Amino acid sequence: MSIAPIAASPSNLVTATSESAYAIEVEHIHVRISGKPILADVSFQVKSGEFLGILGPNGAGKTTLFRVLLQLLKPQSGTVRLPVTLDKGETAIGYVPQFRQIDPELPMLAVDFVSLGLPHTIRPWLNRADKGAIAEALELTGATGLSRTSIGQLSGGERQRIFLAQALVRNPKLLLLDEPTSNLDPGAQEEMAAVIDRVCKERKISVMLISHDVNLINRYADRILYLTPQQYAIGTVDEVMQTSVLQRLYGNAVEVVRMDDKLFVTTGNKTNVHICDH
Ligand SMILES: Nc1ncnc2c1ncn2[C@@H]1O[C@H](COP(=O)(O)OP(=O)(O)OP(=O)(O)O)[C@@H](O)[C@H]1O
Repeated sequence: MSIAPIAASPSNLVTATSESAYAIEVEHIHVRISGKPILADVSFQVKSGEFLGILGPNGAGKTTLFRVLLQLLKPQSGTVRLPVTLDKGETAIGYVPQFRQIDPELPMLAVDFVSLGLPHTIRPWLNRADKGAIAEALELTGATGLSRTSIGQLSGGERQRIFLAQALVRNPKLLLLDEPTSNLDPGAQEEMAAVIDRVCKERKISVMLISHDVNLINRYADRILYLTPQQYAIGTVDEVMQTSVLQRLYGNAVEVVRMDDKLFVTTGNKTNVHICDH
């Protein structure tokens, strides 16, 4: 496990052609937004086929980190390396963003929504390879039966499968999923997490999943990255979810409690425990 190291290196995004044990390597990322430090010297690697859970309080910089990895935001310094080999039409990263409003009346079939993940959707037809990729992504997410339904008519859980299929359609090596289980009932959350876990294992796709549900992460993630403003820890759940570690990240007013095999992060004293939303 490591906790927020020091030092910095020049800003850069590097892609490599040789195979690597890693899907992504992040080194010494620093981000300030409007003068406010958000990420301070963040470094980690995600192995090929690894499931990395990302936890942390609101405003810690989790989505900001994804924006850096997606090159939507240039860090003040640091390097993001994607050491993966891509075939034609493939992409290194598939992304499911945190917020996506869909008009219930949108006249678009789920299968067409998935096709928007392809690179040349501007052309008015899909070739055989495109259709194969769409069918495969739908099958992988268990959503084949939803393909002819309008996207706006799907339930939250069904829609998340379609979003995931769209992110998978270009055969990414790394999936970035920003709270894909929020707004789902517990049963749908579990189903979605199980689908993601299966995709990760069957296809050896690395997953970085942001969630506020520590127990969901505990069930599926190989390791966790716990972010708080300007600090972080990375390691296995057992290594990171310890009172001593979270106290270093948050300050003193926090405790990790284990009850019936479940983890809770609490603040306040024991007579007035407040269970945080992560
Ligand atoms: N475009 C922006 N302009 C100003 N501040 C921003 C901008 N984007 C992010 N921030 C700030 O950066 C900090 C981190 O935001 P971010 O969305 O990354 O947090 P988060 O950990 O994903 O939070 P949440 O769990 O609530 O989704 C917040 O304080 C936020 O207000």
